[in-house]
Amino acid sequence: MKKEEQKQGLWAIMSPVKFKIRMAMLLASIGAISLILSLLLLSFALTNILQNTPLVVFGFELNLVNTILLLALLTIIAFLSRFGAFAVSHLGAFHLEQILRTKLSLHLAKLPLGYIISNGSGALKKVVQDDVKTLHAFVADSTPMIAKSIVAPITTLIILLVIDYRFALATLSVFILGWITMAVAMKDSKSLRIKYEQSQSNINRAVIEFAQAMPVVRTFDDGTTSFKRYNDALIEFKNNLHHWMSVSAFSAKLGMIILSPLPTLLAVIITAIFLLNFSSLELFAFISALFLSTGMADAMMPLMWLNNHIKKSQTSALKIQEVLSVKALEIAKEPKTINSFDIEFKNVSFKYDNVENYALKDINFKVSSGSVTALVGPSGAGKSTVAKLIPRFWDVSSGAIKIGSIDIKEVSSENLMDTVSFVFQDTFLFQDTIYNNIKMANTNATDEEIINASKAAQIHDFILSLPDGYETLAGDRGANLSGGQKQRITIARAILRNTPIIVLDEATAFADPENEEEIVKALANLTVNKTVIMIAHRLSTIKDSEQIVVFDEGKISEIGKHEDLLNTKGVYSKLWSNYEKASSWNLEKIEDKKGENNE
Ligand SMILES: Nc1ncnc2c1ncn2[C@@H]1O[C@H](COP(=O)(O)OP(=O)(O)OP(=O)(O)O)[C@@H](O)[C@H]1O
Repeated sequence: MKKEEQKQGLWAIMSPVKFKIRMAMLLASIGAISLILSLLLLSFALTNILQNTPLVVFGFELNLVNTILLLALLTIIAFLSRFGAFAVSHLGAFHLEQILRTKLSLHLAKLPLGYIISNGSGALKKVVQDDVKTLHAFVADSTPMIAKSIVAPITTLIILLVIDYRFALATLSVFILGWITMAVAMKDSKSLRIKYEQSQSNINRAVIEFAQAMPVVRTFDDGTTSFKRYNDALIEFKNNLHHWMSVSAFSAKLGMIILSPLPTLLAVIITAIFLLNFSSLELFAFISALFLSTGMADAMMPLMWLNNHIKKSQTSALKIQEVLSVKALEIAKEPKTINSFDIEFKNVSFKYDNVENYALKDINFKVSSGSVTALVGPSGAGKSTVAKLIPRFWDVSSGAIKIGSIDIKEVSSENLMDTVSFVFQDTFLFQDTIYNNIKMANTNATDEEIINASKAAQIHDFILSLPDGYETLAGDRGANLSGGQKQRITIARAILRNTPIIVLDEATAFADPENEEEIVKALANLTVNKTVIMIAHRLSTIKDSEQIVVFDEGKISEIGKHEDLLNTKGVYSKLWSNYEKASSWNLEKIEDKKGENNE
């Protein structure tokens, strides 16, 4: 993205509060100007005290009391404007934060669920939380500071030019020298900052990986491989930070020294000595130069900090705009209502964003209401993608998916949710009681219905065995539930929801026979009298399905029943013979073990 576009991004995103930002900048400018005017008045007063002449400002003669009153007035204006700028900019910041968070939340709710899952809720949370917070800090603190950093040097320069251009030039030359030195310090700051930020996120990634991989680390690795990655990330971070500091530290320090009051004062005094000796010098010009000149360089000092803050805010603005620009799911203007439950994939092709190849090409099949269809195929063939298109995790790139002859894009999301349940392998439980975790599927459900659903999902007895029964907390910090138990809780949810269509990703992970038997029973109760589409991993469970759709490289290679597909000697018969081999291999191993034990 070009620099110009980035700037537009930052200012464009702040446009809902631009009036408040302008007000804050105006007040900060008034504050800066009042302060400069009070210093100018002091210069007038001091000159006249030293020269013992009456104080005349713009034709008005001021006595001591009036001078003090005017000084007090200017100081009060400066204080109130600064305070006002601070209050207005913070108000704007809170307002912008609220607007952006609401806008993002509403937009996220309309985005395809697939986008949320692919991007990870962590990354999206970072945009909603951290990037919005960065913009809050920018509006609250930086906008008045930017105004002050521009207005104060310009006003000072104009006043000095009017009073005595020679002092103006002396002050300006120190200012320019300091500015050039600072610019050198910041020359590569963008690329260096990007490197620094990258190495910082590498550390975060390495820490998360190290923590998540702990079970694998403890089993297979003595820590050297996984810890080495973390260690490498730390070394890279240290090197990048060191490089950044060493490249910019000298110029930055030099810049700070040049922009501190002393060099400017020195330049003013040298100019005064020069003028005394070789030209003419007015006392007022000298005193006002002494008072005003240091403020000019002083206003430059926050620019280094501001520069980094502006860049960081530009990046945050871009990230927010990126999320806001993701296309929301189309919502039907006049939604139709699904009232029969056969499913049809009609010439469906689908491509994931940012991926060149199509994940699915020309998919055509029908599922009649109340039947069971199994999706099989090698890994990466497209089974999960087909399943996820039915509840509109993503929309098809071309073609249509119809339920009861209605394109799913033409129904409301509520109607689709009431029609289709999706039972994942990766189950998610909220940090809440088991009772509420089940009830969320149907908030109107009675206690009896919840218990019946749990019984049908083969999880009721287990829940009762927990110390707090249904009130036991689930989720990461709650009860230690096994994968199979968690899955049965989500099956209870789906039973309670009671949708006519069930899309099922068959579990493979929970292979212990007791759990497996209970899950099979639970699934049988869930799917009775429903239209079922099931991604099958263990082919034995789908032998009796009404229909088996075989996928290969994003296309349908065969459709039929088990026996017919075996006879065609295609992909399915190969998968089946591999499956049988693997099963017999398991049996042989068990037999061998038995033999060894008997010997
Ligand atoms: N979120 C995604 N973004 C980009 N490409 C994806 C995404 N999910 C899957 N794919 C790609 O789409 C293709 C089909 O994947 P899909 O998960 O549907 O296959 P699958 O048959 O379900 O595989 P498996 O049995 O291993 O789960 C693969 O090439 C995969 O790499």
